[in-house]
Amino acid sequence: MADPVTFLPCCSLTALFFCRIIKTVVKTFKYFFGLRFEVKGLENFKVEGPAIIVSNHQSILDMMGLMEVLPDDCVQVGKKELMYTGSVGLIIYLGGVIFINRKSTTSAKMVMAEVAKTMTTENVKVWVYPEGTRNCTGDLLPFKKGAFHLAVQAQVPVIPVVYSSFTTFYNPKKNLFTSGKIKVEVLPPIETKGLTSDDVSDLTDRCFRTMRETLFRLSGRPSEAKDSS
Ligand SMILES: CCCCCCCCCCCCCC(=O)SCCNC(=O)CCNC(=O)[C@H](O)C(C)(C)COP(=O)(O)OP(=O)(O)OC[C@H]1O[C@@H](n2cnc3c(N)ncnc32)[C@H](O)[C@@H]1OP(=O)(O)O
Ligand SMILES: CCCCCCCC/C=C\CCCCCCCC(=O)OC[C@@H](O)COP(=O)(O)O
Repeated sequence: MADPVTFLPCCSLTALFFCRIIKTVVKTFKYFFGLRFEVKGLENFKVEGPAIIVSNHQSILDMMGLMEVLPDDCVQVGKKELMYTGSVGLIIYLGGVIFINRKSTTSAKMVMAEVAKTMTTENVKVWVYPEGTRNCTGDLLPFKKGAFHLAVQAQVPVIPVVYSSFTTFYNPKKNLFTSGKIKVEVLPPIETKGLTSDDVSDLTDRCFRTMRETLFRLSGRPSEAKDSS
């Protein structure tokens, strides 16, 4: 059986207040870590109603970048294991994270199908990391299709968000980093009205290509985006 899906935390005023506190606290971390964020395209979040936000996922440092742009009416999809990480698990549960079981495709799909229904009635945006895992190689992993099925099922736009590569200042193996600048770009929404499940692969490819091109541009590697497709 699929796990129940609720948007309870993000839909109450108390939770909104709680999320604001988390955001404010986490946003101050960048001063201690010496990280700077340059954000462009925030106006692209101003779509009417719900949407699926997809972004690249390089490390836990993403959580700082997340707080720079996260809209108020937005919940995240995360792996179930995060729920069992003590106080962090509790904080992200209260922050509205929807947990999926990556070890069971059936359960993950059922949760996502439920989210597709609920997000429209509750009018929330859903943030998914389509690579499905952390990847700090300076490139993107092939995208999983869950986010795009979700967008098509709910008939809502996909808004890609790209963070420049951390490779110049971060070593994920040693978990060491120096100060650095992270460029973040929120790209224009991609409409899905009228698309069906047959169009999901094309939609996934289109988002992947656009995001990869943007990742290389933001990271100062424009030529590689043209070389490989
Ligand atoms: C202020 C705020 C406070 C809060 C703090 C927040 C911070 C916390 C942040 C936490 C951050 C946490 C960050 C994290 O934790 S990131 C890790 C967790 N997130 C993800 O894994 C999301 C991305 N993954 C996916 O989308 C996968 O596809 C899923 C998980 C859904 C299945 O993966 P799986 O590997 O099992 O299977 P598959 O991908 O090979 O797909 C198999 C087939 O199924 C098809 N299919 C897929 N989906 C659907 C669907 N919905 N309806 C219908 N069909 C669907 C698909 O097309 C394919 O068919 P075909 O195409 O081959 O024919
Ligand atoms: C009012 C209290 C304020 C206190 C502030 C506390 C700070 C905590 C706030 C934000 C939560 C941070 C959540 C950490 C979530 C970790 C996300 C992450 O990076 O998970 C890894 C997962 O994606 C993929 O896993 P794998 O790469 O497949 O293995």
